[in-house]
Amino acid sequence: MQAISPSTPNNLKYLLGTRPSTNRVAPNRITVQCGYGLDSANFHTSVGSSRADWQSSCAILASKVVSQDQSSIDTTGSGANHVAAVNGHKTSITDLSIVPIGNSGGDNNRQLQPKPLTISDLSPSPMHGSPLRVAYQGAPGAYSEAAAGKAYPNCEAIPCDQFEVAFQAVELWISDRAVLPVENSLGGSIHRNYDLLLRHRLHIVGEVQLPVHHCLLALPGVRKEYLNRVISHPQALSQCEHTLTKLGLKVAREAVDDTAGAAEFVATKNLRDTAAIASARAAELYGLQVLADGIQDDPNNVTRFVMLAREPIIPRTDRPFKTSIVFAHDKGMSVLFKVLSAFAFRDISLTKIESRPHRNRPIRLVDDANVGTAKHFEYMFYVDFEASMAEVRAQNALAEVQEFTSFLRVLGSYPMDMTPWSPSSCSSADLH
Ligand SMILES: O=C(O)C(=O)C[C@]1(C(=O)O)C=C[C@@H](O)C=C1
Repeated sequence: MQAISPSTPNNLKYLLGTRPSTNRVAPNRITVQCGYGLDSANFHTSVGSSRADWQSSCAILASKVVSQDQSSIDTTGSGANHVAAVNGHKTSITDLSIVPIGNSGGDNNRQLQPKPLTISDLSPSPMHGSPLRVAYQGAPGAYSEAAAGKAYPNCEAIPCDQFEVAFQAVELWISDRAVLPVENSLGGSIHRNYDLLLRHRLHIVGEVQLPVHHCLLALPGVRKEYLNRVISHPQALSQCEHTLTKLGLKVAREAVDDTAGAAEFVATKNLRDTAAIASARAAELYGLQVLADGIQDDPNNVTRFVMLAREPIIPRTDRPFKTSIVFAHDKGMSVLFKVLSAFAFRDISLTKIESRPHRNRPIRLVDDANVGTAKHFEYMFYVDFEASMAEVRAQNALAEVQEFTSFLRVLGSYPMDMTPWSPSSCSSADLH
């Protein structure tokens, strides 16, 4: 089935959506067909693509309607609060037609009856012992898939073709969590995800930092002299910019949606003049050879990902927490200075500040009789600070921030990733 994605900058992603049935090609991604709303008729996930899978996914979508007014907080981090809804117990008569068909065979009448609740339905274990479903952007083998595995070991990672789709997968209960990149030590912020955090109502429930070790991948037998094009995610291209030049490659750089998708494209299109920048796992998955290993410009290349959920976690004080906020302020003198002072006075360290043009009020025109018309932007500010919302000093800081701002939202208060730093194993590119 074809993935038609309206925001596709070139036709590469369109082609990536047409997956020939070769065992090199990993499961199809969730795709979006018309900007908003998941394309339920077209979506295939790593869950499988059988009729029963499709029907159970529809049941999950239908159950959302029932479950929307339930507003319990997921303190376990398990996503258990929607178990009853996806189990079909609260479905209406019409919903029964899309209750998944069991594959045990035999007693068809029994399969059509709603299952009685058992004691295990009430246990808080995630999804009745099934793994947590975690949406990420990209194809299998993408760094985001590795980040999902680091954040939630043993999870079922669900590939999505756009960041927006990963947000929607969680909102529509197709997935329990999303794991999305927000910044990289070389390439900087992934602005698209900052904008999406604001547009969607999901909560940040955690963060993971992933060392990113890039490889130059090509079809078996291809030598670097044959190459005239390198394709990858724009972040990956920028993280390898100098090394590509140092390797003496006179190649055009072309941006595509994700690193693993680039590798898959080279493999499925049998491109002998094109290499992809992607992970060693992508090389294995798509049957490519590693032409050069460790081609990131800095061995300490790391990408920070955030985990998103429908419900916030309850902040605690027994371990280091980080809190992410976004705010806008009206006109006034030194407002940003005053806001930041609210943290400084309480010895709260900021780990990140990012400004993005305000989508709804992008440009203000000011008539100036002397000079003409002056234009300036209004901004949304994203700030991460090292404190938990359970701490009084953080609550007081935000109470003060609120006085100076016209808009303030806490995106999440969550445990900091304290994993000891382990740089990538190669310090410079090894050519093979
Ligand atoms: O393309 C991928 O593999 C991704 O997971 C995306 C992404 C990104 O958006 O920054 C993630 C980590 C690396 O920094 C490069 C690309």
